[in-house]
Amino acid sequence: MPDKNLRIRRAGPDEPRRRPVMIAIAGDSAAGKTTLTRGLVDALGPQRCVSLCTDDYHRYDRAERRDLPFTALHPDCNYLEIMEQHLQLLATGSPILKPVYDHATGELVRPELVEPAPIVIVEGLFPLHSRLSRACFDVTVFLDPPEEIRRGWKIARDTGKRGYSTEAVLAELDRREAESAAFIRPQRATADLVVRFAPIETRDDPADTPLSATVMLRPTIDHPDLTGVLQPGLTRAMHLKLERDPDGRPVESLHVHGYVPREESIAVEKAIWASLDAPDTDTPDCLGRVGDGRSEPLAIAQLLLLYHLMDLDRGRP
Ligand SMILES: Nc1ncnc2c1ncn2[C@@H]1O[C@H](COP(=O)(O)OP(=O)(O)OP(=O)(O)O)[C@@H](O)[C@H]1O
Ligand SMILES: O=C(CO)[C@H](O)[C@H](O)COP(=O)(O)O
Repeated sequence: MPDKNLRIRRAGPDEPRRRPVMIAIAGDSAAGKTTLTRGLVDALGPQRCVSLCTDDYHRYDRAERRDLPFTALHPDCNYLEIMEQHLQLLATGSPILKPVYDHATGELVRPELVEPAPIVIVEGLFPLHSRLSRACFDVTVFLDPPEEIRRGWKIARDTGKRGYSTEAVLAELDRREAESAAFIRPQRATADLVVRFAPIETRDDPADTPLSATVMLRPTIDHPDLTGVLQPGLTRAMHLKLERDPDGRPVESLHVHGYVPREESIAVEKAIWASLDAPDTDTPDCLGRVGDGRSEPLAIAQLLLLYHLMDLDRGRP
């Protein structure tokens, strides 16, 4: 009698399923994961891309969490083993029945079927938490805004859209701090790209200057050759710099300047878009969207991620 594992495999589908390109976008609450993801999903379209959020693997609903000695940022507050199983299934081209957490009500609701599209985007608090979950991804990103900026974004978002008072958000941020340090921020060290939206410290720009972006390009994957794009005349919008990675060795970072006039940033975006072998159109309007506004550094960070996704998707058998 053949080995049981072999029998199960033989009884499965004849043709191996097509493996999707998988990208993880990790970071703390209100670090900008959904904002970054939304532009990618809209640019790629539903035929080519599906996204999911790992908040859906919360083990307890909001009411149950109130009486627990830990917060949503603790691994024990999430079904991380099930998340890992689902990531493995998606990474090998299989569908999953994903749990759903409703942020509007704080309840766990009816699960939903997720069929892997050619590109799968997974955003959340924990996608890079374990070796197994990391192994499922082709590209990994960590969003790393300065804490005071993230706190401001969280207060505005949770009071504006999730029904919390400012005091409740501040108390929750304090309650979560130790778990953020222990379980969320360590994922930064494992990401291929670390993206930070922040003002440039050495410049004294007016308060309403759009945030700049620093995109750390770790040598764990091949990054696009941007020398053609970073030509004289376009270089005010962005430049490459060799920096010390707080998690390790010297690393190249792309600095995208928020103070540069929009027309200049758009010229750089068009050059990157053209270098993607993208359709012969302008860059998609959906890139760079933050609420009703626009951030050119966000659009450029999204284009860089699109480069990786489209390049990997093209290169698959
Ligand atoms: N690049 C950016 N520039 C300016 N503001 C931003 C940017 N990214 C996010 N924000 C602001 O931060 C808020 C929170 O962002 P977002 O919802 O994307 O975070 P998140 O990481 O998905 O949060 P959560 O995990 O808690 O759902 C947004 O509503 C937006 O106002
Ligand atoms: O850290 C978060 C990621 O979005 C949320 O705060 C977490 O999902 C808990 O949700 P809620 O605010 O609904 O209790």
